[in-house]
Amino acid sequence: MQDRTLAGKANSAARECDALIRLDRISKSYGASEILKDIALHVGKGEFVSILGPSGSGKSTLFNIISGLVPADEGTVHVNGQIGYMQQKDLLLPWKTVLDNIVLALDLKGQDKKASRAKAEALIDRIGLRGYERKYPSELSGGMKQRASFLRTFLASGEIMLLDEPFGALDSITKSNMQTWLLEMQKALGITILFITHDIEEAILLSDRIYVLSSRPGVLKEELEVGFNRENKRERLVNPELLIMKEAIKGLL
Ligand SMILES: Nc1ncnc2c1ncn2[C@@H]1O[C@H](COP(=O)(O)OP(=O)(O)OP(=O)(O)O)[C@@H](O)[C@H]1O
Repeated sequence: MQDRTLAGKANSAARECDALIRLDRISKSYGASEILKDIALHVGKGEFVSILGPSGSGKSTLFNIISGLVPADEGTVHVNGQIGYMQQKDLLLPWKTVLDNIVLALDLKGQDKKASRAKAEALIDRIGLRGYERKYPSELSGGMKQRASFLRTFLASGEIMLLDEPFGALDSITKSNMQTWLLEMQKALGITILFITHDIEEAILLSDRIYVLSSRPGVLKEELEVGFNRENKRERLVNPELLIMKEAIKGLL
């Protein structure tokens, strides 16, 4: 565990040079409550990086800081590219069709409506929503809503996606299918993902690297390089070294 962590740090330091997101010494308090303290992290182009921490450890606050919604009290945020932020709730408007929801951000930016719809249509098959374009969010399953929300975020942003517990509300079978789907999407669309979860197994299954955040205040306790075949979830699930990593992370939280 220790060896892999150190090796991981060496590799990740090499990648830090071409990071798309880099945070340095970020701290944030709300009143007397210290929420985040001295957070430093980076995400390289094409990486899948997870922030794993218990409820209330400041994960969403960190995303709000990265996306510029909330200012940090101290520290610096460097983002090299366009960020899309998909929050925990799907935030689809119930009175708009799936397609209109997907292109909403582009419409709000004043982009050509026909071109925006053509862009969305071109990716509808890939996200598995063909046949549902004219339906309303209430007619979709939880997983479908998340896929529509994902495409909306992707079209509005492009290369860097912040995903805040996107599968937290899904049942375990749908969640597992969505995890496989997300890895396929990342590969197909060539995106960089920073992902929030409090599910240790999910972080191990999906990530190239994991930052473990403790609470009160949120400080980074460990950076772990997962370093196993990420394409093969089944292999990851039974890999004894990953089971050891899972236990070690439990000890950190
Ligand atoms: N605008 C705010 N004003 C005051 N306190 C806030 C504000 N936003 C967040 N907090 C507090 O900061 C702490 C961290 O919240 P945050 O939502 O970032 O945690 P989290 O790790 O994402 O939690 P969860 O996993 O439950 O979503 C919580 O105690 C929360 O009450």
